[in-house]
Amino acid sequence: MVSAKDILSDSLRSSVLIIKHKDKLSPDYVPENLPHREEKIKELGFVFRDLLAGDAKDSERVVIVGRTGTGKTATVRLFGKNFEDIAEREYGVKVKYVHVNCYRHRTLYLISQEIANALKLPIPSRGLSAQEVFKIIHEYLDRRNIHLIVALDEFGHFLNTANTEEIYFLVRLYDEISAIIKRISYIFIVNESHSIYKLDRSIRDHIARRLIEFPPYRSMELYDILKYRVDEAFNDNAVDDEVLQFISNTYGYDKGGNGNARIAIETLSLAGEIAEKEGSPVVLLDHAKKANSTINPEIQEIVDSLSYLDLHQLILLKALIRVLNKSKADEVTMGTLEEEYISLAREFNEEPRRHTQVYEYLRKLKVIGIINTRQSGKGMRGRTTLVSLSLPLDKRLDDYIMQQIVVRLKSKA
Ligand SMILES: Nc1ncnc2c1ncn2[C@@H]1O[C@H](COP(=O)(O)OP(=O)(O)OP(=O)(O)O)[C@@H](O)[C@H]1O
Repeated sequence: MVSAKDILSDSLRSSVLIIKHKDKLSPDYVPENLPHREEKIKELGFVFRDLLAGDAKDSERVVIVGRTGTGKTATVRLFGKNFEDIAEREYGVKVKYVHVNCYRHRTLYLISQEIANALKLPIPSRGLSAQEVFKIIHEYLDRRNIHLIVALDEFGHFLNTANTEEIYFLVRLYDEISAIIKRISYIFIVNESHSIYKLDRSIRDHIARRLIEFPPYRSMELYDILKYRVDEAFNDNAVDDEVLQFISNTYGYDKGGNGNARIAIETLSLAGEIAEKEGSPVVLLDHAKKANSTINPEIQEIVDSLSYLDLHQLILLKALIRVLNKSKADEVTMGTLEEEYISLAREFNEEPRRHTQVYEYLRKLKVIGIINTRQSGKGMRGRTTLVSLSLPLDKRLDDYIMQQIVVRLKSKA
């Protein structure tokens, strides 16, 4: 019989909390520092520096372009907040920053209301057109000698849904409002530049004056981003370094991933929850793999894509699973994997492919997202490639691969 003490001890163990600030893992949280986006913040500062001189007259425009999860929103928000502070404290200039999400506010009217709300301007909710609201906003800024930077996030939604007159009004604001000082400047945020370049010149030239590109994150960059989040959100030493290596290698753009920091952070967060649920005091590689297979929407696609693989690619995958199982390790050296592959191919009466071909297979499997590779660091003689599975070692996957091998062998016979 299980003793009451054991039950209590079990339940205490399973309630170990390793995440101390869950909110710091939320997608809306903007940290004080954004590793690898410092240069972008400086570039934004350069675009708006004239506002600090106090006699700025122009409406500045800049386009931020980058795929999803490349830190556009977080960077622009952090810039806006810091720029407001620095303007007031160091230059005695009043700058207000307002962030509008055009997916939620996709008409000119809703955008004008959102800006008025952020400025705490009492505007009657009915009776005024968007154009009139913009005039009121401008007059308010003029009276108080304020410059306004409006970030229009997910601007593509506005371009796709608003009519030409509305787009024209928004971007050519000062053709409609006569002003000595043009107090409203814009940051347009889009996922791809085509949505802007396809526009008529009369509109485009008022948007695309400057462009700042946000490339997808490389694995080293994701590693630093995750490390910083771990320090903020988790208890000390609660996350194994292998977890960070695994997540950053899975999503790093240079490793065939999508370079998306949001998914990387989500995976880290879920791995933490899984570890907590399992009562582990530390987040381990296996937790990260489980989290990855839950979050990564491509997992099903990956499993489906197995049916398109060559017989020898499948054998190589099976060899990887076998050697991982045997060694109870998470990764194997390229040499060990190749030996296992050669012997497995012979078991199936197949002539093993040559080394260069095996390398090519590995590259393909990595692009599909089923395996990870990395160069060994210290502690191994010379540099060698280490190979691991990016999915949890699951019997169903193993069975499925075996089944595919049999199908392929039969069709050859
Ligand atoms: N350099 C970074 N350092 C720390 N956290 C980052 C960094 N870049 C992105 N993040 C985090 O990743 C998540 C996604 O970033 P963000 O929302 O800014 O991306 P985005 O490019 O605006 O994506 P989308 O186009 O989908 O809106 C956020 O939680 C953000 O805080």
